[in-house]
Amino acid sequence: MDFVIAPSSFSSLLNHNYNKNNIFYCCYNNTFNQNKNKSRFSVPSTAALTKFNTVAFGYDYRRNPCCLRIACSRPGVMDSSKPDISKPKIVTGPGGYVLEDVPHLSDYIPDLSCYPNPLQDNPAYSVVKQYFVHVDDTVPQKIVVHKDSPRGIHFRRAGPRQRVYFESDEVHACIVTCGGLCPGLNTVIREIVCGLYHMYGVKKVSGIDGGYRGFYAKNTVHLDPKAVNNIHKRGGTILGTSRGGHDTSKIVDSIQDRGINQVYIIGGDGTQRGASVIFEEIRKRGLKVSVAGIPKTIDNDIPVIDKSFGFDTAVEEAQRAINAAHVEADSIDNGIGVVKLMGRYSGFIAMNATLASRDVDCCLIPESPFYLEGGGGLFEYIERRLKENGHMVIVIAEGAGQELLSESMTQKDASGNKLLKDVGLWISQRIKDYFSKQRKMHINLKYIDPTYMIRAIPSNASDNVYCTLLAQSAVHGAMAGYTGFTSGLVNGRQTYIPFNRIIEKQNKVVITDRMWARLLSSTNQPTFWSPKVSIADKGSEDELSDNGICGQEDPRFN
Ligand SMILES: Nc1ncnc2c1ncn2[C@@H]1O[C@H](COP(=O)(O)OP(=O)(O)OP(=O)(O)O)[C@@H](O)[C@H]1O
Ligand SMILES: O=P(O)(O)OC[C@H]1O[C@](O)(CO)[C@@H](O)[C@@H]1O
Ligand SMILES: [Mg+2]
Repeated sequence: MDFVIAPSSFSSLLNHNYNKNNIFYCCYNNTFNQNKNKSRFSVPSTAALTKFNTVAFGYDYRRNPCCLRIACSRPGVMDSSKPDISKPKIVTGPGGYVLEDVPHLSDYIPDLSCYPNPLQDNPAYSVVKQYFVHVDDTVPQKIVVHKDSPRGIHFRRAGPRQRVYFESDEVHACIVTCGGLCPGLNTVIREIVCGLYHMYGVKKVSGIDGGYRGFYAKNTVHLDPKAVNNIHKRGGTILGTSRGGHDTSKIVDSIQDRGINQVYIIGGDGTQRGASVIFEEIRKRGLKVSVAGIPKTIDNDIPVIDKSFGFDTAVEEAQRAINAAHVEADSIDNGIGVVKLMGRYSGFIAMNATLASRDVDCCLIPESPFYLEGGGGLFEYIERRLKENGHMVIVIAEGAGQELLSESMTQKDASGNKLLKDVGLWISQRIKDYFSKQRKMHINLKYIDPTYMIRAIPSNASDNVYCTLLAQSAVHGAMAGYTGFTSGLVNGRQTYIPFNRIIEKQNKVVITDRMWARLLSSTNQPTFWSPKVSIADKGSEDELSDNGICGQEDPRFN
C-alpha cells in the first residue's frame, strides 16, 4: 500500500509503526512549479529514514515531479540504532553491485532544508533533456567485464541535482590550492568561481592565500568572474600555494569564524589527505560545510581517477626537452641525450612522454628497478644502441634508481615528502665514467633537466576542458549537499569519489601491465628484471589495468 503524505507529516511518520506499506509518497507544495523561488520543503534526514531501514529515497519523476518517494526495506520495523557515519558509505545491490557512496550533509545534520535547483530556470540548461543527474546514476570503476563478472564497484555520477541544500545568498565558498604547481590550476579556480556565480547565483567566493596555512595566517581575497576572467591563460595559481602548514583545528576554526560553508580544495595526494581530515573535523563539529576536493598533480599519482588535470600538458611540454636531447644526440658521434623528468614516486610523465616521442631508447621510472653493469644492464644496452644507431636518448624520472645512489636522502620537504637526490646528474656521470674509463670509448653526453618548465605553464586545450568539467562537477556536488568527496573522471565519466578511496594508496605504473609492455616494445630496452624477481612481485593482480594505472583490474589476470 502506498501513502501520500504532506511534508509536515514526516515527523508523524516517525511516530507511527506502519506495518504493511513499504513505499511512502510525499507530495510537497503543489504550488511549487508556479512559485519555484519561494518554495522550501523539508526532507527527512538520513537518521530519520534509517528508523525505517530505508534503502532509498528520491523523487518519483515519472509519476509526479513534486513527489518524494521513500522506499523502506523492512516495512514497519523500527530501528533505533544510528548509522555509523564515520564508516565509508557502501551500498550493495543485486549482481554484486557495490556503490562506494560519498557523504552527504544530511547524514549528520537532521532536517536540513533543501531547495529547487536554480539551474532549472537557467535558459542554458532548462532546454537540456534530463539535465539533472538521476539519483540512481552511478559509474562502474571497471568497464572491462566478463559474462559472469559481478557488477563491481561504482561511484556516484557527478552533475547537477534537482534539489540543492544551499540557497544562493547563503553560500560563502572558498578555494585553496596546495602542493606543487600544475598546469590548469587557474582554470579550475576560474571555473569554480564562474560556475558558482553563473549557475547558482553565488556571489561570495573567497580565495585562500598560499595553501592550507593561508586559512589561519593570511587574509582572503574576494573572487568574482571579473577577477578571474583571464587567469586560465597563465601558469601557476593566482592564489599561491605551499607545502606543510596543515593545522586541522586552526583551519576549521577559520572556516567557522569566516562563515564559510563550501570549501573547494585543489591539490595532490597530500592535499586530499589534508582535505579528508578537514572534512572529518567539520563533520565532528556538525557544521553545514561541504568539502570538495579537486585532484591536481602532474605526477598522476592519485588513484581511481583516469588521470589528473595538467598531466597531458606536462607530457606535451616534456616533448620539447626530449626533442632537444634527440637533436643534440643525433648530431654528434656517439651522442647520448639524458632527460630527467618529474615523477617522485610514479613514472607516468616519463612513460607517457617516452611513448609519445618515439625518439627515446630507454625510459627509467621509480617502479622499475634497473641496474647498470653486467649482462642485461643499462651500460651494455647503451653500447649496443650506440653501435646500432650512433646515438641514443634516455628519459629518467626523478624518483627512479634512488636506491642506487650512494647515500640515500633522509631530508623531507615541509609536507613530509622525501627529498630526492639528482638521479639525472648521477646517471650522466656514471655513464661518462663507464665509457671513458672502462670501455675507453668516446661518447658525447648532453644532460637536459627541464624541471619546473613542464608544470609552470598554462594548461593546453584538452586540459582546460577537463579542468572546467572537474570544477563544475565539484560545484554541483557541493550545492547538492555532498561533502567529503573528490571530483574525478572514472572511465571518461565525471564522478564523486569518497576521500577514503582517493587517499588510500598512490597511483603507480604497473610494470606487468600492457602499457609498460607497449613502452618496452617501443624502446626495445631491457626489462631489467633479474631472474630472482618473479612477476608476482611486480604488482598485485588486482592492481593491473590496461592503461598502466593501479586499482583497475586487467582482465588478463582474472
Ligand atoms: N596526511 C596529511 N594530513 C594532513 N595534511 C596533509 C597530509 N599530507 C599532506 N598534507 C598537506 O597537504 C598539502 C600539500 O601536500 P603535498 O606537499 O604533499 O602536495 P600534494 O598535494 O601531494 O601535491 P603534489 O605532490 O602534486 O605537489 C600540504 O600543505 C600538507 O601539509
Ligand atoms: O620543488 P617542489 O615544489 O617541492 O616540487 C617538486 C615535486 O613536485 C612534483 O612536481 C609534484 O609532486 C614532483 O614531481 C616533484 O618532485
Ligand atoms: Mg603528492
